Amino acid sequence: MSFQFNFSIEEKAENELETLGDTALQLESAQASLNPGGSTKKSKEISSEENVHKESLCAHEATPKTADPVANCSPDKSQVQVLPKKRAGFIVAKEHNIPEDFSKVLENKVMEAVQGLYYVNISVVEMTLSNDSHEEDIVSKSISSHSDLITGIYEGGLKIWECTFDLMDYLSEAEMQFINKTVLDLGCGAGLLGILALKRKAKKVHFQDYNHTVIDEITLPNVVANCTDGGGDGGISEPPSKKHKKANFIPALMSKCRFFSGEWAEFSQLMLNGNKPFSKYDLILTSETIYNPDYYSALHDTISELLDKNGRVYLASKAHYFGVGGGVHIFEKFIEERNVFRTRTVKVIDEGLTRYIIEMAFKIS
Ligand SMILES: C[S@@+](CC[C@H](N)C(=O)[O-])C[C@H]1O[C@@H](n2cnc3c(N)ncnc32)[C@H](O)[C@@H]1O
Repeated sequence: MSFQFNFSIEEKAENELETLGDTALQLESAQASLNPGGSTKKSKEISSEENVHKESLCAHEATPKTADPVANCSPDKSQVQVLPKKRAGFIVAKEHNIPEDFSKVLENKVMEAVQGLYYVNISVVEMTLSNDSHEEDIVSKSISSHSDLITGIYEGGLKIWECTFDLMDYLSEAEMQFINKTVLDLGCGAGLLGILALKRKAKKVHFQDYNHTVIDEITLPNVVANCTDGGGDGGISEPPSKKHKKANFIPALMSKCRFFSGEWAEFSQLMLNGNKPFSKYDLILTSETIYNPDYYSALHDTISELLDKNGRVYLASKAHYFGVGGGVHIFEKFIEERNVFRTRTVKVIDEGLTRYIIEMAFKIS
């Protein structure tokens, strides 16, 4: 099922949209490669930091579950990229205001549906944003570098990555209780995990992504599209339309949400030292966020600062991220060395490249 809002861009776009199938994820191939630094002027500008080394990344974005991860991961010379050893840390955290007129958020968006949830069609966002000289400009940078991750600049949130669906499945199978819980969708991208929590009656849901473009163009529209009347857990709800903008929306659901962009350490500082009261999270849901070991320290500290002492983290990840070097085992080793959290594997998805769901809790709890 797909539907669109005030969509009036080029004919080409319309033609392409006609090819989109019902309720199927129509995102591009599951390949992702890191920023190709070195050889072009543009990429040299991006890879302003040293320690450049050659590697490739294989991380799957949202694909139908039948996609063969091994095939998608097969070594391909064109995927060999120069990876800048650049740390995230340049993006200051900020809270995004929720617009009063929700329909504006959905303007020019085309929605698809998967597993009972709506999400914006990324190809259309790319078409509408790629020619804009947008402040962050991650869409055109991502397109021009053929890359779903540009370290320190764009961290992949425009796409839905496949472990999101693993974690959604796990939360359903485990009958995870969200009622009265405060939930953080950390590194949210499309925000489907947070939306699931919201629809299952979480008390509050916060969404965090590195890039503010992702929050404005992807996360917020997705949350709005899923927050209509009857938008409980009873399957997919009627999508909002412009004429319904004030009457049919449930601002109550939106008022449970807050949206943040910025780097993790900055984000936790904003939450802890900001001027709004903050209660620690009962649940932190996070998918495909441990691909880069350079970020582990910030990720670990953010979780330890923001998680309630009895809280739980559910983290979904591939066993290994080729090229970037992160993955479940190296992350667990890091966690063990820090000696703050205990981890437990709660689900293994053994399809080609193995994927895991890990539960984390404070050792002292
Ligand atoms: C590969 S994307 C995954 C998006 C989404 N969770 C999914 O599964 O579709 C990784 C996400 O982690 C977040 N992220 C990665 N490194 C980060 C950092 N150092 N600081 C803040 N956010 C970061 C980005 O927001 C990005 O959306």
